[in-house]
Amino acid sequence: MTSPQYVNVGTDFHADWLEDIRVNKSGVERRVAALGAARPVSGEAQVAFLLKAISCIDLTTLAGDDTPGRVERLCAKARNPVRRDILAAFDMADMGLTTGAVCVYHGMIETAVKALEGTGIPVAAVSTGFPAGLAPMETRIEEIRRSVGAGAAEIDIVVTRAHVLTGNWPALYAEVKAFKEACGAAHMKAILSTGEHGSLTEVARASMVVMMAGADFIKTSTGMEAVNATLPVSLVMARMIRDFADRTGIKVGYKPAGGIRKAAEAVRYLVLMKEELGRDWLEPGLFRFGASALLGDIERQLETLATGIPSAPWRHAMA
Ligand SMILES: O=C[C@H](O)COP(=O)(O)O
Repeated sequence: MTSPQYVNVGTDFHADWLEDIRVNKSGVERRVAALGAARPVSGEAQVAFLLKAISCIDLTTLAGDDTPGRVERLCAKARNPVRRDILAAFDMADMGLTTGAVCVYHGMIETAVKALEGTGIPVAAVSTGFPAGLAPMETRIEEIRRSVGAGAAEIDIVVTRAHVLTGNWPALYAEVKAFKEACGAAHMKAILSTGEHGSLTEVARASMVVMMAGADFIKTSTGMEAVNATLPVSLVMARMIRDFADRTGIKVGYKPAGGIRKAAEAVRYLVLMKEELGRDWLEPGLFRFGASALLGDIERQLETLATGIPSAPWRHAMA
């Protein structure tokens, strides 16, 4: 499956774009509670959303005990994410469904690139001292360069949270701009670790700063924080993507990551994207889930919808 690549060339640093940003938490919560209320997703629409969700997953393994064998199994799952008989029940066996990408640590890039050869599925690498992002700057830049050299088409960078927590926006801008330069032609996703920000206003300002610095995607979390992706944070980040597009004409992608494990949750995120940003953000070029276990639950739900009989997790090959 191909999807257009959107590139954010970035802008100069504009302190004035940040000054007016204030987020009303209860307003955000009310909007999230109302998501999709007008038209609940069921039947054929539910199947379409679940297949769409799969095409947008960055199928991820980020464990200290990852092995080439585990990454190869993950890649096999990325190539064929749903059992053929389940897809056939929806007349979708020949749709060429794959996940959006496979996401690994640097040391597993070459294994993943080899296992995905000929599929067009990109390999994403977490970088810049993931997950804390506290390695020396030169080391973080060098890590990006090496990952790109090893074949990663997408680089998920982590920002220095202290810059966000102290409101040092010029420092955050300079750091992310340097990361973007190191990425070259590779697509850069900026992980903000929003669960560690003090408020939704900080999330909004940090989102705006990293987009000015050239982030092609903004991403919630590493998956390692105590609080990872949430719908309120996603609403705030989506609104910033909209503001940035209004100011610059540039479309930036969105990647909620961490703790998204249920098919029903995935549908809520897609509804949020559709209602807040429009259909372009329902494609892998502008939307990804960072998730290690979501695919299994979606496949199970699809089997349940295909057969009318509740499916069990053990029925599905998991990477
Ligand atoms: O970026 C991806 C996350 O690390 C995945 O988190 P998860 O294992 O909670 O799905």
